[in-house]
Amino acid sequence: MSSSYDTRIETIGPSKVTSPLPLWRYIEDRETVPMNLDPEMIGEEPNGPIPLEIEVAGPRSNLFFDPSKTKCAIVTCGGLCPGINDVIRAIVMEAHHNYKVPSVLGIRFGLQGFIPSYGHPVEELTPDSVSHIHEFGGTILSSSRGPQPPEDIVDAMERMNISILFMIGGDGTMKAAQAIQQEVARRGNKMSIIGVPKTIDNDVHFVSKTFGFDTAVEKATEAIGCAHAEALGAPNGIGMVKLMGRESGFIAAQATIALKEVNFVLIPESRFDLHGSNGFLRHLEKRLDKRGHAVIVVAEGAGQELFDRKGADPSGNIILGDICSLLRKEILDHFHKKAQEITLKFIDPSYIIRSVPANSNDRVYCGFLGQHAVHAGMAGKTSMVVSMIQDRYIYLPLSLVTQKRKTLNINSNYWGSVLASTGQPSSMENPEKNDNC
Ligand SMILES: Nc1ncnc2c1ncn2[C@@H]1O[C@H](COP(=O)(O)OP(=O)(O)OP(=O)(O)O)[C@@H](O)[C@H]1O
Ligand SMILES: O=P(O)(O)OC[C@H]1O[C@](O)(CO)[C@@H](O)[C@@H]1O
Ligand SMILES: [Mg+2]
Repeated sequence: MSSSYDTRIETIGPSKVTSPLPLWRYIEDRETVPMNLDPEMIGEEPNGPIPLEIEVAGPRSNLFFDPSKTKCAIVTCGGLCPGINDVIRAIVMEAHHNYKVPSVLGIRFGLQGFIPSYGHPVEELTPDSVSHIHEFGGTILSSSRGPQPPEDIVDAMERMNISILFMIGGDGTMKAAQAIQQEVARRGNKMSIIGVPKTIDNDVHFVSKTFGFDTAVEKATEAIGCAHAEALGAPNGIGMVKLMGRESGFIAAQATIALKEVNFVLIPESRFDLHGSNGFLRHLEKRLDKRGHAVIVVAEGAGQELFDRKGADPSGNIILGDICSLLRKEILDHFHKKAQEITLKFIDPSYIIRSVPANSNDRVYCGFLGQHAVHAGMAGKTSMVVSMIQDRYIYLPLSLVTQKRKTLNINSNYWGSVLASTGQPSSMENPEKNDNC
């Protein structure tokens, strides 16, 4: 099987320490599983299945690190996401109970926690201190955005004598992990950097589904159900829901398919015109004429071509134009000019869908991700992430997941199913650009 992707996982050195785990089926080091990946699921062009040999996650019989002398650390970066606490808990429990490592440190407030001038004290995480944290949303360690010098981070790791760093975060965090790993390698340090991809946007390249996404979609459907009830509750009622999704419309698309009550879903990957014969407002008008109500789901990053660029957040993420305010104004103006009575109700559940505790599916997922992250670190693997693809827990190199951000392919069967569910046209762009009034 040949592929243009290098899936080999880096190791720090030979594994000479016998694992203390009893009664496990150990995974042979470098045991791989052949996979034919669906390109749509991992953000690649749909040019047929991608054949890959991927390293299977799980406990190794030989370890690089001697557990009795190993200190681990966990850091959480970027936006919140359901299930972060579950991953933290799983790492701490696995490291303490099964490997009997003496110390797992919690780095507070993302990468800032490594930099002494911020004054965020590190926290010793123990089975007792984390036993109930999965009941809460958010991250007990807190998070932050903004770059910190990899040199300073590795200095801090040296001072604290950290052997394994678990980094829980999104696409930005995985890039930060790579930068830290490069600094570790430059110094010739024996330290392992393990990423656990997290983000409700589900935009991590090569990862079919990040943890927390399932919960976020479930919560989003509650808001859409309410918008539908509101839309039905008035003549020409329109319910509009704003969902997160900066550059990738996965939450909006998945919640749309899940609920089937949505008539328009607007995502960053699919441009649209507001006015004109094929513009969004014209199609909304037709929908109201036909059915007397409409539900619109908007990913926050949709329609950004309608705004001037507004700068970036501390991590370099583009600050988005407020698409829902613009849509509300345009919809009200449009029907006012036509002297048509409408009622528009707007629901913004953005932070609610990402700050809730994880649902059962995500809990199971997070538990395994945490355990497999520890197995990888103890075996001396590095510069990698743990994930699940096609129901198998696997390890992937950081270099693969940081290549680009995953976006929804609008030429895919998946997007076709979303459109079939809403009934909206496949394009709401005018054939002639001057037909936009
Ligand atoms: N290219 C990069 N190189 C080094 N560090 C980076 C890079 N991009 C982002 N980071 C750092 O990683 C951390 C998290 O990044 P960011 O705020 O973009 O969130 P994220 O991990 O993408 O999560 P989410 O998208 O879910 O909010 C920040 O501290 C940021 O400065
Ligand atoms: O307001 P914050 O916390 O910076 O984060 C908002 C962003 O974070 C995300 O939830 C990703 O984690 C995006 O969907 C959203 O744009
Ligand atoms: Mg991100």
